Formats: sequence, structure tokens, C-alpha cells
Amino acid sequence: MVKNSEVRYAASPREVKKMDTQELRNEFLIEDVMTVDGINWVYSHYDRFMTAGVVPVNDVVLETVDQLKSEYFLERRELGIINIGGKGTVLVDGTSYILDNREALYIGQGNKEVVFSSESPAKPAKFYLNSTPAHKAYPTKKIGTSDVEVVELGAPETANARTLRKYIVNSVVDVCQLQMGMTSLKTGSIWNTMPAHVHDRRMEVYFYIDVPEGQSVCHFMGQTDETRHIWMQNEQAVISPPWSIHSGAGTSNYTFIWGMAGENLDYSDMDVANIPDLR
Ligand SMILES: O=C[C@H](O)[C@@H](O)CC(=O)C(=O)O
Ligand SMILES: [Zn+2]
Repeated sequence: MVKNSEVRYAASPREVKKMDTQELRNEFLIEDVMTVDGINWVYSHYDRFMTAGVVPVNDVVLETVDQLKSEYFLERRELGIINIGGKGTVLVDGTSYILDNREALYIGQGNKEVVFSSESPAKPAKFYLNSTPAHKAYPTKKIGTSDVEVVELGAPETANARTLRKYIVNSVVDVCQLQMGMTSLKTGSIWNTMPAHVHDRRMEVYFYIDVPEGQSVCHFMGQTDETRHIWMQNEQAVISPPWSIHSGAGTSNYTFIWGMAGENLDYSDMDVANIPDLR
């Protein structure tokens, strides 16, 4: 059994209010997501959501971690994968799924053997992984770029013009609780999830990608009347408590993968903040 997991406790608004920059970063920021030839999970106590990334230059087997006390990783879990690298393969109990860049895979509970590999070690796959507890075994399903639900949001005038792609949502694939998708900001637009929202029924993790060299994203969190910020670099993730907004402004445009879990599968169940009310 491997010990490659780090636990993050569920902090309350009362504690977070008093945190300084480094404390906030230690609590919510995941600095190193993508691991070459290994998987380093961050296990959040918010909805027991797990986040990792694997770059398989050599084949990598999905192993369970001590925290789960399970025979195998997916014994009581489901897994969502989005590839942000070169073409790769995910082997799931004898069936191979080829994932090109920006393609996704949902793996249902109960699958024992999962192996990640790349077509070319010179241009390896980069599999971003989100996993949540599951009570039922739904079929494994690949979500290609044409299966995705695409929504255009925002406007250039408010610097929030963006394309939202729903990969793992209940209208595309049967899931227990995991939802995942990807949002890309248009050139000149910098604000994601603005107007900001809270969904106390679900926690969320944002994974920022396509951040150009020398640029950063300032991620906003906290209750709507008590916000904090965390400066983030390319390919870093941030945990959003259920009670928190999760919004960001980049010094350029960028993309991010969102993943969430909790009480319902209704993507649009959000309490949207009135922008002038933010504090
Ligand atoms: O609950 C939904 C998530 O926060 C994201 O899907 C929002 C998002 O990508 C956006 O508005 O830019
Ligand atoms: Zn959200």
C-alpha cells in the first residue's frame, strides 16, 4: 500500500477569516498537481474529494492509498479524468480508452485495474484526476470533444467572455456525484465565474491551465462579504469550500478545469452574488 496522499481538513469560515497569506495557501492551494510517473493525491475533507495529476512517461498503475482503507482505489469511488497533454491511454479492467488532448473519461465504481500510459514519451499525456465517493457502479464512458455540452458565457465589455465545456455532468454521463468541465477565457477576457456564486451543497476544485509564461491568475475565495485571494501559477489547483465563492482574474486569458461534488447533480444550482455586494 502506498502513502502518496496528503489530507486537507475542512476549515470553517471562522478560521479562514483569520488566516494570513501562507496559511491560506497551505490550506487551499495545491501547488504540484502533475506528477511524472506517479500520483500524489490531495484528499480534501470537503465531500472527500480527491485531486491529482499523472504524466505517464512510463506506465502508471492506479493504486489505493492508506486513507481509503480499501482493497483497490475504486472500491467505493468514481473517477473523472481530463487529458491536457499528448495522446494517452487509460486501461480499465481490460478495456483501453484512448484519450486525445482535451478528451475525458468517467470510470465507474468497482473497476479494479486502471493503468495510465502515453502514446509518446516525448509528448506524454497529462491526466488530471478528480475522484469522489460512489454508492453505485455506473458504466465507464469516454467523453470526446463532440460529446461535450458547450455554453458561451459573459461578454468582452465585462472582461468575462468565456466558453464553458461540460464533460462529466448528468446529461452527458451517469454519475453518483462527480461533475467536471473546462472553461476557457477569450483573448482580452480575464474574469471567470463573475458574477461569482456559492453552492453550499457542493464543494469545488479549480485547476488553472494555459496560463502563459510570466502571467498569473488571482483566485478569489471566501464568503461573499469576506473575500480573500490566492495568487496561482499555471497547472496549480485550489480547493473551494462549499461556503466559498470561487472566481478568478488573470493577468491574461487562461483555461481552468472545474470539478465538484456534493448534494445534487444540478449544475445550475448556484446562489449568484450581486457584484456590488462583494466585500
Ligand atoms: O459551479 C460551477 C463552476 O463554478 C464553474 O463551472 C463556473 C465556470 O466555469 C464559469 O462560470 O466560468
Ligand atoms: Zn461553482
